[in-house]
Amino acid sequence: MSDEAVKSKLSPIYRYKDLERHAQKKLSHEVFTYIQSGSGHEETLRANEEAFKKWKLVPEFLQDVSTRDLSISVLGQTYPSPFLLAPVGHLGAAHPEGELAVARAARGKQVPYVASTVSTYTLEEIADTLGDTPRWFQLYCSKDPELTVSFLRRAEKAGYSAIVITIDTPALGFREADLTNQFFPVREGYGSANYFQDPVFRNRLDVTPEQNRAAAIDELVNITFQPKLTWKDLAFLREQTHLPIILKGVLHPNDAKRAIDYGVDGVVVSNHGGRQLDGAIASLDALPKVAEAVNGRIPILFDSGIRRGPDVVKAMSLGADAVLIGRPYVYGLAYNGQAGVEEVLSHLLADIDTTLATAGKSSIRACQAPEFVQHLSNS
Ligand SMILES: Cc1cc2nc3c(=O)[nH]c(=O)nc-3n(C[C@H](O)[C@H](O)[C@H](O)COP(=O)(O)O)c2cc1C
Ligand SMILES: O=C(O)C(=O)c1ccccc1
Repeated sequence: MSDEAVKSKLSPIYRYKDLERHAQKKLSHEVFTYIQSGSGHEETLRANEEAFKKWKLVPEFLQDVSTRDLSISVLGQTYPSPFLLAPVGHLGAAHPEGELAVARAARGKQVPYVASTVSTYTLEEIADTLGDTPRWFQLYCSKDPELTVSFLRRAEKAGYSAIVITIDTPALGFREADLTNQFFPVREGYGSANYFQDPVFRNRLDVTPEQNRAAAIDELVNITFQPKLTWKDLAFLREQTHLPIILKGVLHPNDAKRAIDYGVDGVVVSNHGGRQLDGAIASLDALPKVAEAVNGRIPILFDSGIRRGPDVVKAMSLGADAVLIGRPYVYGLAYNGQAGVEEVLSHLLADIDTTLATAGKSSIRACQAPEFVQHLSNS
């Protein structure tokens, strides 16, 4: 049987656990663990999913839900899907076509894509593959401000329409599983494309990455994260680009207020999928207070723990304007490349659509209502 015939025989996957299992079968133990695991004791990883169970939806019926609108508006743009693809690095470890397979799937479904700094393909290659699909660029501010500015210029040129600065990663989380396996995707070179192609990065090296790959990787590992970064640097970054800046990793309402003070255009309430500070508050539990602090002044995005349609709707009713998904699409990629990502996206879109119908809502925007959710402790 040809590869195509085998692919067409795969039965559809609806359950998240099945998706995870199918991905696991395709990956080495180290790579699967890197994707699936969280930091430390994985308290936050578990809390992210558990938090959704503490909120219950309260539907209202007889509303004419014969047509349903899943589109959202963020930063003056309308997107047909209420979720975006979260920035996930090193996707070449999950599938040889990595981010390009994801980009093709995103293009087919018109789901916006947030490309990671530490991608296996360059931001330019991803942009070319995306065509006119909306895209944002996630930036890790490195120790070299010139390199950071170079990434900004490249992202602007390649048609990215917002910069997502990840603030929860002054250092990588203490990931016990990866430490046990001695698996570090940066060391494996899966996140080097944007750096190795960059003139500023290349200038820092004595010899080119092609001549001495190990030395180039060492330099990359050295400079990827900047633990000295503060709000003052944000003022500098703000001056460097006209693109909207979104801070990813906000959990404390004070950070949301500071973000507004520093002219930031949006925030992502996120704990990096439970991969950074273990013991951190579940992302969904942090959302209501951040929403109160922001009070509609800038858009709020949300991620960490979204697995199915009702999760999207719960986050929106608690104050999110849009959400991001991480692991679900990465598992789709691992299990069946572009087609696997397409399957995950189709099923999530269908689930959201059905969630609207069965909740008596004709649009995702109508879900942005606090009375639509109730916390178990108040019931
Ligand atoms: C394998 C993996 C790699 C990730 N790489 C990045 C990254 O490069 N930049 C970033 O800001 N977030 C990164 N994240 C975090 C995601 O953007 C997102 O916050 C998280 O996956 C959301 O949680 P979920 O996986 O429960 O949906 C990564 C997550 C995973 C699972
Ligand atoms: O795995 C991650 O979550 C991640 O964001 C990352 C980024 C750079 C290097 C290693 C991991």
